[in-house]
Amino acid sequence: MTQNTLSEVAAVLEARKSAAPDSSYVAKLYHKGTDAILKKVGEEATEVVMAAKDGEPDKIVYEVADLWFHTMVLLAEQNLHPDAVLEELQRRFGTSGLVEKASRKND
Ligand SMILES: N=c1c2ncn([C@@H]3O[C@H](COP(=O)(O)OP(=O)(O)OP(=O)(O)O)[C@@H](O)[C@H]3O)c2ncn1[C@@H]1O[C@H](COP(=O)(O)O)[C@@H](O)[C@H]1O
Repeated sequence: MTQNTLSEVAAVLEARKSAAPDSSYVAKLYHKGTDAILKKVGEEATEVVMAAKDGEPDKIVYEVADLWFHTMVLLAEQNLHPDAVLEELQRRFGTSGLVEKASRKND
């Protein structure tokens, strides 16, 4: 998922805020409220754990996509953009930091 993909998903999630509750999955989730979104994030995280325990790569990818998607719904509901998360990751690691960490791992 590139930064563009994240921005495209974020734009759709933002648009769903003004949609009728019954018109779509995300609109319905917003209507149910923050606790319902948090519950989905928790459920999807558990599904990632179960997929990893099963050791099925395709299932792990599928479930992580569900988890990322629902964390993006949460960000949107909290009026946050995924760029804020990418900036935080960049702040922590930076490009050179990532290279340095990768080479240290191989020592
Ligand atoms: N990327 C997604 C996406 N990923 C996951 N999901 C939904 O997340 C849910 C995953 O939850 P579960 O695995 O627990 O399945 P479930 O039992 O059906 O879930 P619940 O209905 O019980 O919550 C499923 O209903 C999936 O359809 C998504 N729903 C929508 N999108 C995209 O988001 C955009 C907006 O979606 P709509 O609001 O539906 O238009 C569109 O571009 C969609 O393609």
